[in-house]
Amino acid sequence: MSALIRIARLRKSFGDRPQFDIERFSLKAGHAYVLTGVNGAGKSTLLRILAGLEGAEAEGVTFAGQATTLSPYPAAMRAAVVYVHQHPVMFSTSVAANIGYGLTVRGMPKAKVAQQVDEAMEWAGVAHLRDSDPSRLSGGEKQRIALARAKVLEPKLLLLDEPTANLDGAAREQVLALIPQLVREGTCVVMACHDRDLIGLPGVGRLKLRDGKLERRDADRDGPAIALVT
Ligand SMILES: Nc1ncnc2c1ncn2[C@@H]1O[C@H](COP(=O)(O)OP(=O)(O)OP(=O)(O)O)[C@@H](O)[C@H]1O
Repeated sequence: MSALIRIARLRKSFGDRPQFDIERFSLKAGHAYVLTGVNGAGKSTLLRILAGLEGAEAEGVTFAGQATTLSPYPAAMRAAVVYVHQHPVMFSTSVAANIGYGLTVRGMPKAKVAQQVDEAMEWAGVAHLRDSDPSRLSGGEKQRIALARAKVLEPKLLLLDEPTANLDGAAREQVLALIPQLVREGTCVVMACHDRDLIGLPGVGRLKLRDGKLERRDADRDGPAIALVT
């Protein structure tokens, strides 16, 4: 499958403190990856850079086959990349309004928004929460609603920042169960998590930030091999 994004020499510093220096970064379209690393390795920072929420230096960027830049962050990526925070922020309206918000902003007619929201709530198993007060939801419910809210936008790249942190067994499994379907529909999913929480979904590539470098192990039918990218 083709690369969704390629970045040559992706560098990030905070002031004069280098955070990472990645020689070549790439993600395949319609694949899932876990991104691990110790506290402070830069997992959230990398996701935020990919989402255009944080600046970085890059020597060459290609997204969906088109040469582009990260700064300024292109409209094509803004429309195609969705970042889900570990603690998703919900508007204090209703669950349905939260899920439909992005579609409404995009100018989709009301009836179509309602239909898409209904489908997404069924998919995420949150239809019973339609009229609930978002501030009263559990962590697992919020994550599933955040995934529904992301799904309706049909992202090419979905960035999940520790989606299962602080979730118990059942809630964790419910969140994880949603991810393979997103991948099957063609979304590239990157999930930041810790080694101890490593998500053992089949066919998942592994990215690890360590000492400012990125190690990767692509899911490979012939048996994955660790390849040091930098
Ligand atoms: N805006 C900022 N200014 C200065 N330093 C920052 C900024 N954002 C993040 N950092 C620092 O960069 C480092 C990487 O942070 P980041 O949140 O990306 O790590 P992480 O791997 O996601 O960590 P964790 O597992 O604890 O969530 C940390 O030392 C953090 O303090």
